[in-house]
Amino acid sequence: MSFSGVHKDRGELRIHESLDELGTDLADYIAELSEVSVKERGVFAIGLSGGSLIALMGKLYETPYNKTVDWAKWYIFWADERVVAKNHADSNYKLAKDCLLSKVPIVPSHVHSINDSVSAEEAADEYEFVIRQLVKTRVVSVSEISDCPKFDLILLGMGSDGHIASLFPNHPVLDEKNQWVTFITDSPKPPPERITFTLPVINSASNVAMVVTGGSKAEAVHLAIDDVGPDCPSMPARMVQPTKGKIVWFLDKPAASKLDSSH
Ligand SMILES: O=C(O)[C@H](O)[C@@H](O)[C@H](O)[C@H](O)COP(=O)(O)O
Repeated sequence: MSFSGVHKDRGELRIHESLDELGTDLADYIAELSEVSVKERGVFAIGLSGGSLIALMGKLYETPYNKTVDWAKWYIFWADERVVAKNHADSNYKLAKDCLLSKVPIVPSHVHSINDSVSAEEAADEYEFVIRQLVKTRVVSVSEISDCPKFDLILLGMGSDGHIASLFPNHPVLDEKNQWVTFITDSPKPPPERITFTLPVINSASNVAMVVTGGSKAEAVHLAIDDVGPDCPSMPARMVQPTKGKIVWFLDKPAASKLDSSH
């Protein structure tokens, strides 16, 4: 690792020499959180996103993790999903299934993907209902300070515009305070229809990992982490501030190249 440290209010920064090194650190981090959560709660509830993140999690299905992680205790959710058929190339479910879930012994009934045969609005409502049932039975824990679900881990990528999950800059859903899952039909990144966890849910998680790589994200990483003053543009990634939980930034050197050197 070329740098590891804690930013005074933006969480832990881990800057890696290579994607390979980042992948190993990410797999270690996820495996460790899974172990702690299974020990404490008997289950591990994890929220995935789409994009390059999933390939970067690839070491999890290799030795030793494929043999040491307690996969049967994992419950899988999506922090955001594109509203397309599950077998569509754009589906985040398909991406995770092809690259990870089909390669490890996850219990099929623990995989909670959206209903792909209804509208975005209905899919978001149904998904929230499913999560509410699992909060009742404590498969998903509950936040002590809000009534929100408290996922053990939410994994997020970030776009070069600073979006996370399907929460885009200046979009009204950034202000959603009541719903756990909402929908959009005007995503600037195709496809346009998506469902997404809202900020209160993301910020109620026990752990949030921000996995961001590549030089095209360097400016957004700078704006999301550094002290850039009051004129900072609307930056969803900057709004990720877990109330009680921990945030860790997994960056490669190109993505971290515009960070203030004081870190
Ligand atoms: O479904 C999606 O589009 C995502 O969940 C989205 O939030 C993604 O994580 C970022 O756009 C980063 O994607 P990349 O890492 O591929 O740039």
